[in-house]
Amino acid sequence: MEEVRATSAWVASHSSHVTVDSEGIEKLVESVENSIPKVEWNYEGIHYFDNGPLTLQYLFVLDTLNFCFWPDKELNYDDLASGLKEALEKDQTVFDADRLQKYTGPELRELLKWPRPLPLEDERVRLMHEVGFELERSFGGKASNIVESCGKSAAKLVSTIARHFPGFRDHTMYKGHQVFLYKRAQIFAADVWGAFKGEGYGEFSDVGSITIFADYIVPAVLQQLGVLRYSSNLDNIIKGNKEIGSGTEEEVELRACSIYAVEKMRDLIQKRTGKQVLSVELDLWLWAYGISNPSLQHHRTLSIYY
Ligand SMILES: Nc1nc2c(c(CN[C@H]3C=C[C@H](O)[C@@H]3O)cn2[C@@H]2O[C@H](COP(=O)(O)O)[C@@H](O)[C@H]2O)c(=O)[nH]1
Repeated sequence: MEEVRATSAWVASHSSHVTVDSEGIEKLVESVENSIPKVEWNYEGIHYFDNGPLTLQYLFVLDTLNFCFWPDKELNYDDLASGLKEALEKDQTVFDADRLQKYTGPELRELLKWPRPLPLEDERVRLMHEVGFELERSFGGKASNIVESCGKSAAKLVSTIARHFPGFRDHTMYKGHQVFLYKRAQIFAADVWGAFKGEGYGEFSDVGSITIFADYIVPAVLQQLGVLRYSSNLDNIIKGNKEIGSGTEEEVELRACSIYAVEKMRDLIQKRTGKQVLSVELDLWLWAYGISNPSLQHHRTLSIYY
């Protein structure tokens, strides 16, 4: 994940529309350093868990589809997580690699019990096929084999997923530089770590190498907390709910500056308190805070990455 960290820092230092406010970081860290809110993974109780390999199959399918909920005002991440959970509880073969390769849009909707077409439904179905095909071709059909092949390294897990599954290659060009964000690949590693509580399949010697997951909730939270500042033009676009194109400077800056800012927070917490805090833990706190504030306005980009 060094490339995520390094390229996000590069964006932050060349940024035109988003500023990381060091004073804002200091104030926020000062207010939370002695009691960083601890949020339990699956605090919502919406995820499937059976302590075995089927949980990994579930999490991998979940993070294959873990993007772009906002175009449907009523659809949330929770609907995806709990819909897939219920489907798996009813039929343990729903995420078998051969079945993943055959789903149609209407079948996916039926699986999730969603009454209308999903946002970016064709892409969701295409990605399920891609995942089913590559799982079968290289991993005996099982997501657990991906995890087992990574020798307890989260960084290796992320790079293995990015190498094998094109849909997880969350990267872009920014001012002539390639920038890596790897949101869904990293969140899969974090979900495995969280679900298994850092043990068994979830034991990673380098969980600290994971950065936050640059989605559309965390940037909005960081802006609200005074850590990010937007240009007035960008502020108007977000407040006006106007779409921001995928790969535009604005979009890349929102995501990369969020990663960079949380890394800075983490460094400062360590410097001031001597305590090591993980970016995954900061992410879960910030994300849960954002989700509990539905009035928070976030940027709107049609993307398969987040
Ligand atoms: N940074 C970050 N982004 C996250 C998550 C999660 C869920 N993680 C689960 C794992 C354990 C916990 O118990 C969580 O339930 C989803 N998202 C993103 O949010 C957006 C959905 O928003 P809305 O449209 O309002 O549902 C969408 O981009 C989605 O990809 C996270 O943890 N961190």
